Amino acid sequence: MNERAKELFSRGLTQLGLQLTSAELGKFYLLAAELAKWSRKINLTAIRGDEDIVVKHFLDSLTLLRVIGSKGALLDIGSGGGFPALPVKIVRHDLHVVSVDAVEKKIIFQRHAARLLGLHHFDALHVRGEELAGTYAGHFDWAVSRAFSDIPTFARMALPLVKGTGKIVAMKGRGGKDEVHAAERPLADLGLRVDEVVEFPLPISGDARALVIIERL
Ligand SMILES: C[S@@+](CC[C@H](N)C(=O)[O-])C[C@H]1O[C@@H](n2cnc3c(N)ncnc32)[C@H](O)[C@@H]1O
Repeated sequence: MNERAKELFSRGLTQLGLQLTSAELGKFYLLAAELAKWSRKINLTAIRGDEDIVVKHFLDSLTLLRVIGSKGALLDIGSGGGFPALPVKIVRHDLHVVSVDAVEKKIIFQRHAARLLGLHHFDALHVRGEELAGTYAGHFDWAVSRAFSDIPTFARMALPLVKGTGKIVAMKGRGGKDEVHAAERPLADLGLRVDEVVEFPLPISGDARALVIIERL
């Protein structure tokens, strides 16, 4: 990762109130290098360049730490190149993270990255979210997604997979709040409601972000 990107990362982490160890920082640098290397060969993510990776992948993924705990099981549906799953796992060592995507090459990358970074209890599965209920019914404390689908579609998929007290968290950008209004009725039909919408600017870029937290009625 170039020096400017490292400096942006450090400033962004401060804005998020996070202090990473040098070992954790090293894992992010390694992940950025692998993403760049693999992205030259396969279509892993549209976000390229060290600065964009730092802001739009690493810092954006880490905003999730505002609303998830440090222990338990977290599912990321449609994680693509591993976002938010990989950054969250690097910092929250004790979480069991299951990261799923329908595209195999993306999962192969995530498994490679997890091995290289020495991440334990990180399972990357090549499977569609709809197919998880047989193995993971009622298993997760959090089901999260970023840039995956509209809120009701994601919530319908996540509902059978979270515990009774589990939370479903949709990571949204500008317009998140409008999407919430439109989702209230379909969520109620599923026996769900929006518990909270946490709005904030993304560090460095200032772009609008919202974490939509959904729970059972
Ligand atoms: C726009 S990408 C977002 C990737 C990542 N979450 C991010 O923010 O960088 C959406 C991903 O969802 C995956 N996907 C779409 N439908 C899916 C499904 N039903 N189950 C699992 N993954 C799915 C796609 O393969 C793609 O990698």
